[in-house]
Amino acid sequence: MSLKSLSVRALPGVGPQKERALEALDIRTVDDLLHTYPFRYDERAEKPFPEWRDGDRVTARAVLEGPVQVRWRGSKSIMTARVRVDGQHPVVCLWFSQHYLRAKLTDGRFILVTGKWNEALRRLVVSETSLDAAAKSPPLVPMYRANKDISSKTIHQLILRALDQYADQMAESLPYALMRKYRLWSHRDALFGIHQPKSHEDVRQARRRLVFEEFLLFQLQLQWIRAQREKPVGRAQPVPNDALAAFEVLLPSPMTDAQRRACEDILRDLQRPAPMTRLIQGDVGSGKTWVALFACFAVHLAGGQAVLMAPTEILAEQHARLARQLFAPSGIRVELLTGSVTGRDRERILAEISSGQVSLAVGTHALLSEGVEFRDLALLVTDEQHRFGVAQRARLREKGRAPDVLMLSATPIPRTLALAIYGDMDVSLLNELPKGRKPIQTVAVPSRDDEAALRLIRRELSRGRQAYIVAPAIEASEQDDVTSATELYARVCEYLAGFRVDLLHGRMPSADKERMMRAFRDGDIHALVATTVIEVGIDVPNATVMAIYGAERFGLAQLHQLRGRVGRGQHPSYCVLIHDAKSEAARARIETMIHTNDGFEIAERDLEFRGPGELFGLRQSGLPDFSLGDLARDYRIMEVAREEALALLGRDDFWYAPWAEGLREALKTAMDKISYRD
Ligand SMILES: Nc1ncnc2c1ncn2[C@@H]1O[C@H](COP(=O)(O)OP(=O)(O)OP(=O)(O)O)[C@@H](O)[C@H]1O
Repeated sequence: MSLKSLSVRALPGVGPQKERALEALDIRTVDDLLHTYPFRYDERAEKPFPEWRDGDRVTARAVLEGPVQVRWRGSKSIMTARVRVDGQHPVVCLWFSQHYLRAKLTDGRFILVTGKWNEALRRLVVSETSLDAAAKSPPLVPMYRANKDISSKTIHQLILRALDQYADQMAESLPYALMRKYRLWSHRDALFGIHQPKSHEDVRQARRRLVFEEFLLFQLQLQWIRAQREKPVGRAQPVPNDALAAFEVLLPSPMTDAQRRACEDILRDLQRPAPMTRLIQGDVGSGKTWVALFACFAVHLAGGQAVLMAPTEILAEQHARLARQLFAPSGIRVELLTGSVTGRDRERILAEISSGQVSLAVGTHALLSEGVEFRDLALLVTDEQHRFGVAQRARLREKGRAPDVLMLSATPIPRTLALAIYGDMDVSLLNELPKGRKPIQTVAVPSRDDEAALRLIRRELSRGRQAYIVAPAIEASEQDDVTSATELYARVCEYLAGFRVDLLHGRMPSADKERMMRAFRDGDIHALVATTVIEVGIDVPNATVMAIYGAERFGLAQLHQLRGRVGRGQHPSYCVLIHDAKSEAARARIETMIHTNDGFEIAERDLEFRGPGELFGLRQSGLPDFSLGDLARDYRIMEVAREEALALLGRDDFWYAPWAEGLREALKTAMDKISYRD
């Protein structure tokens, strides 16, 4: 049986409870487990006593001197013992709630302890105890995303068990020639290296191999689909030359020059026989939707149908509403098709799509489902293309005869990266905001002065405006994000008494989230406290404050995306960064936010700041989601993967030779796997 279909239940020690806890972390199979990567490593090298500094986490060999003492505080125990470290330095060890160790901690016994050093009290608060005197502490302990039902340590143990039991069944996906060329570790060695490293070099080599594989698969998909499009199966669409002028008549205000240029690019692409693959890269609020709707309008004039796909229902609704408004005078039929459109309505819409009465279908991935047939699908627009895998797009493409494709990117991407990821794709830039926008004022306040932010929010709410309040991003090893958001929510409610405040967090069912976002959009909620699930792309012009708690924990691109949710109407808007920035880098990020509103500049700075290790594990929005690869750090690997993918696809024998079997298998799995994030 393949590890991909082998449930985690196959592992000794995993019962229904652990299975559920793992499932909440998206770990279902042994293969998922083995490919769950640590987000950080804790150093556990033994350190000589003279090098210990107050607050350090240290690992040491010690001998117990005298019996342990146990005291109780309610149901919690506190155990203390005198020990001698490295055979000479007297230290007091303290264990919280670990009294089960008591019987084993006998006078004169050697132990290996890890804990936090308190210099003033000469006390070590012990978190880990090994009773095996000969034990060598692993130098690096991997830390995994965990939750309250399962700890990082348990996950690690399960992974080691899985490695032990199934290492020999792990298939190698990279051809030997590639492994030799780039001196890459085998898949098996890389998994051992990442989960049980003996040194930093092990981690580096293991990561390099796994990132290479991840990127190569990504590039193979991308290039393969691109190769498909280059076969001359496209068609020139008979769009009249004055389509743009006709569209502008429908708009409430003039287009920006950048929007107009992008529309002209699209018009030219549509009229050419080769299928269009164009990316619209725009700063937040630059008006990508109008450009997308122009493309739909043009296709309609040429007699074809268009699809506009959004990652969530609420964004789909937003687009459908705008499209209906703009197109009302022209009689273009717009229909919304999402998962919640069911029964008769759905049947009617499906029939009208297949008969061609509907010119523009706006929706979510429901548009990909079986049963949706078009009479003549000529254009596919995907909003935030990174959220849809390449495979999904290919699937929709199959519904038409090589339709033209337009993608909207939510975040500006620096040139170097865009080249590595998108290569020769055509790009139109929207580097200009609509006229009349007031710049967003960004200010930073230290956490202890957050009342200043709350005062500003109260003032804006009493003027009839609305506010977003973002709770800090929480690292998995700390307390969970729901708790922190709930605490913040309580504080905000107290301060904003009399206004309607609500809490939105990532663990809510998506239907509830959408309902709440809708209520906010309709003005029924005045202030929304949220973890970062606030939708990229949401457009509520009446919202004028974006307050971000724990701003030092967010990456620049994310901060800019969040800030872009305000400043979308005629009222002056504010972004308040509430922070505890200690490191130089965190302070520099906040300064950058204060000094510029230009997304392209911010994207470039983001690359500079994100040196190795910095923000490791924090996901950036606006870029494809990789499980291990980090585009800022690893873009050279992406470049190499790109070249190799092109070379592989250029060989006929790639499709049948035994040397490429592993890759073909992996590619097939990747293409079949559809991962929606909403
Ligand atoms: N030329 C324009 N003049 C005035 N308003 C415009 C213009 N273009 C777009 N708008 C309006 O600006 C707002 C933002 O547009 P849109 O939602 O398309 O932004 P976006 O580029 O998708 O940004 P984001 O990625 O931040 O969501 C909308 O309310 C839209 O109606």
